[in-house]
Amino acid sequence: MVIEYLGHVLRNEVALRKELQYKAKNRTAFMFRIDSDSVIDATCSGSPARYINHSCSPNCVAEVVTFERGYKIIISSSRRIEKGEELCYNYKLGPVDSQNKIPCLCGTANCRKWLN
Ligand SMILES: C[S@@+](CC[C@H](N)C(=O)[O-])C[C@H]1O[C@@H](n2cnc3c(N)ncnc32)[C@H](O)[C@@H]1O
Repeated sequence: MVIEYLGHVLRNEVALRKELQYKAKNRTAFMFRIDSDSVIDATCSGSPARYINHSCSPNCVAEVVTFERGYKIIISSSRRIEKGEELCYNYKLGPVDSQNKIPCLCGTANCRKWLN
């Protein structure tokens, strides 16, 4: 394990409301989807894991594990990581309409060009 992605577990409706509030305050929202019903909101009280970027050739993997009737998001290494190397994992975001697509800047040889 490298680090845990910490934050508050929110149901979709609450997460959507929070996201709009953050946007209105010009604040970047840091959220990790647990499943189709809930997300972890790391915007106000997250760990440094919230700053980990996406890569199409990642050195880490993010896994949702059930823990004492709740969830934990565990970031683990998927290969040897050299000193100074940036941590990254595959966000595995679902497809969105063309207006909301985010170009991927991971720069790896097999980059899929989009995050979502
Ligand atoms: C969890 S944040 C990661 C930390 C963020 N880079 C920062 O500086 O706060 C996720 C956001 O970072 C950006 N991002 C992460 N990985 C990226 C990538 N490979 N290419 C382009 N943007 C990326 C996207 O805007 C994404 O929505």
